[in-house]
Amino acid sequence: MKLDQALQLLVQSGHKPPPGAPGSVAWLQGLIDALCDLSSRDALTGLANRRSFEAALAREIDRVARSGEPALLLILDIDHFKRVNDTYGHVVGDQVIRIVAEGLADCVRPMDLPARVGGEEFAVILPNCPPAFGQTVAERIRAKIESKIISLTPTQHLGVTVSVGGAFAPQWVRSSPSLWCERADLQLYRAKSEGRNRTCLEPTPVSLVSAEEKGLLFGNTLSGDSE
Ligand SMILES: Nc1nc2c(ncn2[C@@H]2O[C@H](COP(=O)(O)OP(=O)(O)OP(=O)(O)O)[C@@H](O)[C@H]2O)c(=O)[nH]1
Repeated sequence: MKLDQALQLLVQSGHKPPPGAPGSVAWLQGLIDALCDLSSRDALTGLANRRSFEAALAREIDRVARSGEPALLLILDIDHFKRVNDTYGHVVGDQVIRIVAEGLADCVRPMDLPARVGGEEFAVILPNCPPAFGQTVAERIRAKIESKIISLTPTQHLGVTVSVGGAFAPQWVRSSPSLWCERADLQLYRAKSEGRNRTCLEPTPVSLVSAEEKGLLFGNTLSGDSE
């Protein structure tokens, strides 16, 4: 990509041009930083996109395995979102996605990473989140989004809800991003099937270790282990 095209891309996406004289080291560094920021964010909501979420998830798993600190992954999905699109159209659907993203970002600490990971699906990585606090934070997010009123016209208002699933990373154990996501997804599925607009977290902070995680921890020697 040519420099002037990169600059145009930044300005079109709402970034300020880099500081310093065009072509200077400071200007080029500013351009690179801004392009990196752009490539890590979801264009509709400004949250982290799937790529940066996956990178952060892998880093967090390493950190938990080294430090033993608890970390929670929440996955959120807007309830009956297809109905919103079908009833009000995609422009309103996009507006709803943006409002849910704002609600989510408002509820988490600066160290947490909220991301848009799919069309109407979001995730949050919460490092150093004590198990006793998990349900509270998930419930706070759910209630915040439920409380939002989206004004379509001065007389027409819309509310949406989310279902939330959550799982803690297994402490002191090397897991994988996909296994962690699967656990949180399973809980999201439970929240949907139990009626939506609710939060379901794995009942205990995971001390159970799956066969696949044992493989990651001990290598292939235990892969045939039936324990
Ligand atoms: N407006 C808009 N719609 C999207 C976007 N991405 C995905 N969708 C729509 O999101 C809807 C998701 O619908 P489903 O997966 O059936 O789920 P749902 O209607 O939310 O139902 P439950 O999840 O079971 O509560 C589909 O209609 C997609 O077209 C987007 O970026 N913008």
